[in-house]
Amino acid sequence: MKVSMLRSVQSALKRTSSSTGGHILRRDFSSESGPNRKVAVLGAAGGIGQPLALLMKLNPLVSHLSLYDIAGTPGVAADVSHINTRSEVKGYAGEENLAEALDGADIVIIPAGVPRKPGMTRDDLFNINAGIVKSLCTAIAKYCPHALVNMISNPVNSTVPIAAEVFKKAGTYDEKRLFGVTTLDVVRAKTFYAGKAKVPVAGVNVPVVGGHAGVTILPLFSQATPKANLPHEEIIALTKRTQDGGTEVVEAKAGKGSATLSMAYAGAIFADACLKGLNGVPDVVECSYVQSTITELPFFASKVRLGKNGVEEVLGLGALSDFEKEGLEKLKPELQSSIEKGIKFASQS
Ligand SMILES: NC(=O)c1ccc[n+]([C@@H]2O[C@H](COP(=O)([O-])OP(=O)(O)OC[C@H]3O[C@@H](n4cnc5c(N)ncnc54)[C@H](O)[C@@H]3O)[C@@H](O)[C@H]2O)c1
Ligand SMILES: O=C(O)C[C@H](O)C(=O)O
Repeated sequence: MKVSMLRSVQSALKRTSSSTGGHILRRDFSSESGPNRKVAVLGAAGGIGQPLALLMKLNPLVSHLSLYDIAGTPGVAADVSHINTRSEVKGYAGEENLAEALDGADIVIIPAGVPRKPGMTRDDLFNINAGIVKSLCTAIAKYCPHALVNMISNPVNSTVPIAAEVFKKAGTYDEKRLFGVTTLDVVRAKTFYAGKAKVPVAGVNVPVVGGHAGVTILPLFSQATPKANLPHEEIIALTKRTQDGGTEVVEAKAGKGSATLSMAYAGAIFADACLKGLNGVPDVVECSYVQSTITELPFFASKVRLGKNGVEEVLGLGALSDFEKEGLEKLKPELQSSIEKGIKFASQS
């Protein structure tokens, strides 16, 4: 990629603010300051993994980029390693190389596993992905127990509780270091809201809470900024579109997988926020599915303040509209049962 092209990607990314108003990749691509940070991507040869590897290679906060998959990673690593940015890239293929891939990682991003086809729910992926996540988390507990884990593999509502149980069994669990990546829901809510409200998307913020599947995805448009006073029917439609955003992509791809490019973008935003938190940047806030006490559910997505040890503070829900209060009560049984399913799987297998 030419420098001029890199600069135009950079300025496009600069225009997109996170919920904190910070910017992904807002630094100069050639900047090499900051502490060494190793980021490992597990599932790096996949539909999400490849563009995510590219975006992490563009992030100057990363000094070492470790790309792991069961196959195909040497090619992906050779490809992105030619990009003239800070990080040194290594590709690892096959389980025998997983230890080295993880060794010393500060952040492990997991998009490993199968995606949906039309007609499937995320929970239909459980049987395959639960085992993949369990074995990868067993290795994380062994080789980089202090890493921040960014879980992308679906069903996130269950894979995060699985990871927690694996880490508990290994004696390495730290609830501050485990995150379900729900950033794509926020990215979608911002995009859809900006379209309806007819405001520039770069200045939009919308918290999304709950979980990451269907009705468990609860965008809080009553807290969206800038305020737009949209009619209630439009809020209902926006909520439904955000909840069905993944399905919209699955259907459009017609059997060729689910969201990959927008997910890579969302994953890169969330990893960037984690890196900034680790590096001591103040007031970094993103929504994420984490261990939580803000409702009666043990895991819940809400705004989270990130810091040097991962989660610094799980922020409350704030004032909800009656429609959102109703949505919150509706999502609880499904989210509770997905959490229990994950815990049961991890404790029995
Ligand atoms: N959290 C979210 O918002 C979100 C968004 C989109 C997709 N997803 C999920 O992300 C996952 C990946 O989606 P994708 O489109 O990239 O799928 P994909 O099939 O294109 O890629 C998955 C990759 O995982 C690899 N893999 C499988 N088992 C592995 C293992 N044991 N160790 C390492 N790598 C392994 C595969 O070889 C493949 O390269 C799916 O479960 C999907 O549902 C989540
Ligand atoms: O919908 C899916 O299966 C993938 C992902 O969870 C998404 O929200 O796009």
